[in-house]
Amino acid sequence: MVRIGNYSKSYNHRLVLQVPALELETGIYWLKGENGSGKTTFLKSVAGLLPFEGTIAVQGVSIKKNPINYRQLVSYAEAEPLYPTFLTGDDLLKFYRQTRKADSSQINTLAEALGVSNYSQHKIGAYSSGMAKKLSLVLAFTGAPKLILLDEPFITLDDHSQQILTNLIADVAQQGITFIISSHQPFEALLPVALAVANQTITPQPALC
Ligand SMILES: Nc1ncnc2c1ncn2[C@@H]1O[C@H](COP(=O)(O)OP(=O)(O)OP(=O)(O)O)[C@@H](O)[C@H]1O
Repeated sequence: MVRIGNYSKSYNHRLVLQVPALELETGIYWLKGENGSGKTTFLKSVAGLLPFEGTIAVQGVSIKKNPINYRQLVSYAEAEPLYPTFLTGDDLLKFYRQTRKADSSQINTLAEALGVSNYSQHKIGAYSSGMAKKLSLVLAFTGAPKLILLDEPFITLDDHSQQILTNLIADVAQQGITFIISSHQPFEALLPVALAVANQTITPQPALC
């Protein structure tokens, strides 16, 4: 599903992460690692938001050779999303609906589920961090991505919303969508495969620890 070869990423000539080879089948993956170990760097690389050395392909589509098709396959939600404050949530939902070729009913269902429809008509500048986070999650699920990357999706969400998000991930994963999720909070209920980010590399873990 995801194939990574000879990946490496440095900032200012300082190596942060090196992954000689990694293949992920369809499933839910939990990126686990200490602060600064490279989780966000990896997610942003796979999302196509950071330059890197090496190859990354999703369903055989290369991020470097075929970036437009690649981006249709992959969604990414940032840990701390920032949007232009003068836009409303509805503006962004509409933009994503058009660019991701999603239908309105999908967006409405997602926005209802996470409670975003209660405030999406207001300007983003007036949102709390949790409200912006929920909007970013709705956007990440919009359309028909095959791989959804979620960076710390549970932070700033209240308990109820965390449960709704957990159920949503489980439902979508059942449709064959792959998730790579970085989190310092456990989410064992989703039975994720752990990927340890440590010592400047990523190593699949045989079982949750
Ligand atoms: N733009 C940047 N320029 C220089 N160094 C960076 C940059 N972004 C990240 N780094 C460095 O890369 C390393 C990995 O950072 P990254 O944000 O990927 O870690 P993380 O595992 O997501 O951390 P956290 O759990 O705190 O979110 C850190 O040493 C960080 O200082």
